[in-house]
Amino acid sequence: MGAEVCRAVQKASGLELVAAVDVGDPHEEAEKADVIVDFTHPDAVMGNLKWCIDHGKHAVVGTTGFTDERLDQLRGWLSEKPEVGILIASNFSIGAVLMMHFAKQAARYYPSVEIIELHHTQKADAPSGTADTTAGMIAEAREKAALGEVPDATTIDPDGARGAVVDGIHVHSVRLQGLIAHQEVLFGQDGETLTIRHDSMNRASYMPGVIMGVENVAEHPGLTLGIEALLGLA
Ligand SMILES: NC(=O)C1=CN([C@@H]2O[C@H](COP(=O)(O)OP(=O)(O)OC[C@H]3O[C@@H](n4cnc5c(N)ncnc54)[C@H](OP(=O)(O)O)[C@@H]3O)[C@@H](O)[C@H]2O)C=CC1
Ligand SMILES: O=C(O)C1=N[C@H](C(=O)O)C[C@H](O)C1
Repeated sequence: MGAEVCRAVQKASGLELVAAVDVGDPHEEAEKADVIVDFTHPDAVMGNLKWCIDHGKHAVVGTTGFTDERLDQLRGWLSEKPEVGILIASNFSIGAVLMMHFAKQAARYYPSVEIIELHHTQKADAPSGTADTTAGMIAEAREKAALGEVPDATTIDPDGARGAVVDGIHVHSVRLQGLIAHQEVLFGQDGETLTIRHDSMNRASYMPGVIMGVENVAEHPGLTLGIEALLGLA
């Protein structure tokens, strides 16, 4: 993703690539940047963001693995530098953002729901950040609609075949050679199902969202989660 972001910034009019920092590289060159883009690793991203906030740099972050505790820690750091904008999105692909938005809209109509996310085999984390975000959005919509718990419990599942449960929603993570990044959200009620699917076929699919983030993050001080507002969806 880092290499793809460098190419996209170099191609974008009005933007200039001033540094590309790999693990262990000194940060001096990055000090010249107005905006830092982070696609690294869940173990590295908090340290990188502390550096950004301390140095007054806006940041656009695609790295996954954020928890409520991490977000609270960021809000604490940002309270010392209220002019800094940090945009974190678990998925910068416009289609994936729409998939999550449509899933949120559908959620209140269906008692049954499960998420299947499918990724390349080099992915460090499971479930994906996108599946985690989607589960949270569906859970919130279900709560607003007073839907209660998903009713489809299994009584015998010694090997966890029904997947992880994230915010009350079953999530299944597939890792398979040949895949890039894909997600299905399956809804069901008596006599019908609705499947909402998104496929990223390459890393370029994230770049319009990343560039939009770079161009806009300075105008949104504080912590922003997701690019829905930039797309007029929030
Ligand atoms: N939000 C979105 O739309 C998307 C998010 N992602 C997320 O982005 C992250 C990166 O994904 P991907 O590019 O596939 O992963 P890769 O493992 O291919 O790349 C991560 C790179 O970051 C480097 N790195 C690790 N720590 C640091 C550090 N402290 N400073 C600078 N560089 C560092 C790694 O170096 P080394 O190999 O030497 O460890 C590696 O080159 C993941 O969390 C993934 O889930 C991915 C795609 C889209
Ligand atoms: O690691 C990836 O590849 C991806 N990570 C993000 C995630 O965890 O949701 C976004 C996309 O799925 C690709």
